[in-house]
Amino acid sequence: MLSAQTMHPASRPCRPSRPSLSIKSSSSGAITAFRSRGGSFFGGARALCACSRMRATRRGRLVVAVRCSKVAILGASGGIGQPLALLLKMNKNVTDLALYDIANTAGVAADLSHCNTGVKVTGYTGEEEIGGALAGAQLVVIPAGVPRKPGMTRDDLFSINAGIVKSLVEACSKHCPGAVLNIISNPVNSTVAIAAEVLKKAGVYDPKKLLGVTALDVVRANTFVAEAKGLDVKDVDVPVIGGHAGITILPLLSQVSPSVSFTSSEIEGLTTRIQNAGTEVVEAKAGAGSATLSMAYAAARMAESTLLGLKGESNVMECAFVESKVAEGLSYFASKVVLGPNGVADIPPLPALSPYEQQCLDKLIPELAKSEAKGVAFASA
Ligand SMILES: NC(=O)c1ccc[n+]([C@@H]2O[C@H](COP(=O)([O-])OP(=O)(O)OC[C@H]3O[C@@H](n4cnc5c(N)ncnc54)[C@H](O)[C@@H]3O)[C@@H](O)[C@H]2O)c1
Ligand SMILES: O=C(O)C[C@H](O)C(=O)O
Repeated sequence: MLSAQTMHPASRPCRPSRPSLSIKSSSSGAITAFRSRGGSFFGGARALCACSRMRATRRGRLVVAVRCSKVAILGASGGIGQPLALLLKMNKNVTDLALYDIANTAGVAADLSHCNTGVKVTGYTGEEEIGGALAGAQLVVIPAGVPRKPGMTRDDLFSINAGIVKSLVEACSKHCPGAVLNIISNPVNSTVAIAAEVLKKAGVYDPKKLLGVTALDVVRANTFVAEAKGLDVKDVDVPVIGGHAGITILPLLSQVSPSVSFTSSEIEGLTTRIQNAGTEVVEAKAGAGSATLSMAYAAARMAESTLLGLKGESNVMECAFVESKVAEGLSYFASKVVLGPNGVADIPPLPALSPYEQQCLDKLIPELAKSEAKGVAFASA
């Protein structure tokens, strides 16, 4: 293991679904047991994670706020992995950051560990070290795999990335079966199905804990709509549903917050731009890869929301590609989901779509079904 900093003392996974714990102590003051708010007493002081904070209530009870959050990034040395690691090193909800890649992790971890934030950074390289990266992780973010070059579709990446995602998720099923997975590797429309099949085979599949990251589509849609309408981008929210490739990316411009009106040609123009935004970056980078900085930004937003949900914060919502009954005939679909203490807490039904959006939805469903079937077939072979 390449330790840029020593392993955090809290190597035990903490319990993110229990944001606040009560303590029982002996007459000598030693902690003997603790319990979640309203729950029964369990464990002893030894089960307390080292980065939890204790405070006394006015009634003299000791309360512990659990704040240990280990996040692992698989593919951490890459174009997305590095800036994502930097953003998570700056995140106050993260305590431990495990960086895993097949190459160059030692340098990235050493470099990042010098930033004076409280997050402990550790680097791991190669299959024999992946267990250390994953042990105790509450959240695993996976941007490992090859990016597109001009002229390629995301599906063209399947032949390489499908195997990478399969082997990494197999490792997750072994070393952190209870963690939430955020899958970034393309083609997301197939890699999420691959991940689900791997987890099912290992007997640890929990649909609430597997999310394909489509946050970049929302980030782009917010930016483009704010620019087009002269709005402050921080106030704009555009839900994006469907999947993450070409026409499967469907921004719901009828549902923009704050409410704005568009002409038909504005709707068609913006929809096409949002669907092609990844290709816009691939072409601008001219062979040097695809979106990395905006993706790291979007992945950091998704990770932050996932962690806030795990910590019990209410009303945390993001669009994500998850197991869903929202669209008939599909097992996975991107829409707004509520994030909670166990991952996806709820998937609200789709809002009423405009006739244009309904037409787009009807067209994208067979595309998504094909990608899903391809992923399932690969994982089952
Ligand atoms: N979901 C999205 O919105 C979105 C957005 C942008 C990019 N992506 C996808 O993210 C992936 C990564 O893009 P990038 O620009 O960071 O690519 P990159 O080539 O810069 O980085 C990929 C990293 O993955 C590592 N890697 C390869 N095989 C691995 C394995 N078996 N285990 C661990 N690490 C491994 C590589 O060593 C490299 O460091 C691509 O598939 C790309 O299409 C998705
Ligand atoms: O376009 C790509 O290949 C990468 C990513 O899916 C994106 O949307 O930027």
